[in-house]
Amino acid sequence: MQRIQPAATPPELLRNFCIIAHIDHGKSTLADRMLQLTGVVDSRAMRAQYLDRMDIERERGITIKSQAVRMPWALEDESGTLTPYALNMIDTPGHVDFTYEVSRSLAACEGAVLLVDAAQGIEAQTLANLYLAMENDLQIIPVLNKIDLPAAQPEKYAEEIAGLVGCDPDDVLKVSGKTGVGVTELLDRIVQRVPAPHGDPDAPARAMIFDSVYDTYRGVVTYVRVVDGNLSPRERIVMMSTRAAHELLEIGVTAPEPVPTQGLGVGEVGYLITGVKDVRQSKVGDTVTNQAKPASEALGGYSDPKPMVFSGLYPIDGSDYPVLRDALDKLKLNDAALVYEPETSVALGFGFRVGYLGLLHLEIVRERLEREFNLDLISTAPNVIYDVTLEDRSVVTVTNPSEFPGGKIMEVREPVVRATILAPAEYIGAIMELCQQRRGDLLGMDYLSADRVEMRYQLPLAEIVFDFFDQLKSKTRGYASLDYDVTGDQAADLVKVDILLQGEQVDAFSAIVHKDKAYAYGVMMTGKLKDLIPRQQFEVPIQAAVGARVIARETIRAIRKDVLAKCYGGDISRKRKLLEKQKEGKKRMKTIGRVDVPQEAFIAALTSQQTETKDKK
Ligand SMILES: Nc1nc2c(ncn2[C@@H]2O[C@H](COP(=O)(O)OP(=O)(O)OP(=O)(O)O)[C@@H](O)[C@H]2O)c(=O)[nH]1
Repeated sequence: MQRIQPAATPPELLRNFCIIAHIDHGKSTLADRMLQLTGVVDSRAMRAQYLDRMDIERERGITIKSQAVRMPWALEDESGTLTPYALNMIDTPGHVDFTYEVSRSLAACEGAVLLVDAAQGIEAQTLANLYLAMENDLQIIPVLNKIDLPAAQPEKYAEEIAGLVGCDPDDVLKVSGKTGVGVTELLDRIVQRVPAPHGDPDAPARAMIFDSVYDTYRGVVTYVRVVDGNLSPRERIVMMSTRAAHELLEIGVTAPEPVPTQGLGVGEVGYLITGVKDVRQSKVGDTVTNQAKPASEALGGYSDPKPMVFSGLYPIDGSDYPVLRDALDKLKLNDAALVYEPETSVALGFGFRVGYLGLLHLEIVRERLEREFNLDLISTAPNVIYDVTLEDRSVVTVTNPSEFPGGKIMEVREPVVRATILAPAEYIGAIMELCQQRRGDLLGMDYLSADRVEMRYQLPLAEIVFDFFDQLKSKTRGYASLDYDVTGDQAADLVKVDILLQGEQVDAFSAIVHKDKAYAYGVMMTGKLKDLIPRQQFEVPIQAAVGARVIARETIRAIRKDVLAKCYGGDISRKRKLLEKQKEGKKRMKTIGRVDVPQEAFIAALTSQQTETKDKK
């Protein structure tokens, strides 16, 4: 093994691969070890999880943005000659919210290392990503990781993996990203098994964008995989989905710091800088071609990111609104999936309705806004998109419960997902019960081994965006894993529940729920608000209503001023008179008064609702 300089490499000496794994199965640790063994990062410069650049990623130990790194690796053949190869490792995000990004990263590779924790076995995301890799015709290299763990059961899980990918259990490599055991063999195997990229070097250039990242100093850095032809610095390139042309200011490879090159040829993976300032001008999945000699057909697989979950975002301090607006504008440069528009709420003031790919995306955006822009934010309960058909057959798309139309409704449609749940067989009953409560339909069930099952369900997205994952985890003692894909929509019996405070609707608490769950939601919210809103001089009714029908009610009792305090002794009629007078006063308060609810109460009610959705991992 020796270090080679990154330069244009002929396709036969290139190997493009990615690592697919369930969260926490050790992908980043293994990637770090590979960087070290190939000499790309020396031990001193090594910091844990080198590739996860965002602070939030490192803290949470999850990978959000994919990156590509080029590593030299030389292999000795039978005659003893060393051939230097260049390995491009493309890091893929592991979470369900980012499936589209995963699929584009996979499309940039010829091979995939299927990494499975030797103490856990295959999990739902392992399967989901494996299927994606198979769809992309990638060569799969099965690997068991963490074999240093005392709890590791490499033999058992090697069988499980072999059964899944159709290989011999002996073919499953056993490594430890932590100690480095087996990683050299893995690098050798990547060179031996992963096919070299194919492409036409003389055809017009076609490169697929698999990631684009905003950099404060350099503008958007676009990561591409060249399929045909080549790209060189200073030429003009065209984004095929928008036909926008840009000058290629810099082109190079990441090793792991950016190194400019004289161009990128067939099969190569690298970065482009064009000076554009917004990732939307450089979209993941799009094809880059040459302006002078454009390709006639774009590479397949491009689609626009579609937000699935919406929630209101408000600054806790109303005067921060302009800061929030600027912060969202900045974040948008780095996040093509983020959409938002201004909205106002009676309870929370001025804010934005923001669309996200999923709950993790929501939390990441919120955390980045709070951390990078020093904002204190409150987000309202997340909801999905509904299509509401009215009596006149017109369709209203609802992304905010307060937009839910009143009056006669013909049909409400909600998005549904196909969920895959993997768990030990003993929890089948508990999982079925949970999915049934969440309006799920069992689509199928298979045993992966004698004691582990894969269950497939169709479930409404709205039922899982809340606390489904946490419930699943707690009902299976943490053993179940979940993956889902939005597959379509279905008609459902949905209603809007409003929360009224002294007869006035509090928009932030309105929710669209299934008819059978409206009552439970009403009781929960009214109960919670009763505890959170301080007592006033007058009585405050809190009601939950569907249309004009009240379905739950709580009352915050008035503070009873002790009017008798100064009345020592005296006769009973005097006391009664004082009490009567007090009652009169209270009546007046009730009619004229507006409830004085501290904003903290709203915030507390909304956040306690959301704690359930936290830590979705
Ligand atoms: N004992 C042992 N622990 C490991 C090994 N590899 C990783 N770990 C630990 O497993 C945990 C998860 O490792 P990561 O590398 O962050 O996992 P990941 O798959 O990249 O996680 P995501 O980025 O969230 O997908 C960390 O606490 C690691 O220290 C290993 O080979 N042996």
